[in-house]
Amino acid sequence: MLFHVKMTVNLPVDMNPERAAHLKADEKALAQRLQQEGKWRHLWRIAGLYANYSVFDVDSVQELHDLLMQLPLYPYMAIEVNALCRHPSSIHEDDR
Ligand SMILES: O=C(O)C[C@H]1C=CC(=O)O1
Repeated sequence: MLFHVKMTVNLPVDMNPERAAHLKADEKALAQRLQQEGKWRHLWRIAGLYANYSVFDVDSVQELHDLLMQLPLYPYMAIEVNALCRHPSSIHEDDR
């Protein structure tokens, strides 16, 4: 199942810079592991914003929920989710 996810990060302005750097490093490590596993299919920066558009490929809504909630930056994110399904004109056979 594919989901389009928009994540907007809002770190508190008074957050300790070392704490922020730690959270970002942990987030990067997990994001890269999930990409290697094929769960996090696309990750795009939204130009000009501390935000991204992502596509997740998961087995269930529950799996998506669990993945998002375990992101280290989750407490500081606004998240929007849209379910995707195959477009009849798509030429990509792996869309599902
Ligand atoms: O930078 C972001 O958009 C937030 C988050 C998503 C992946 C990652 O490494 O950080």
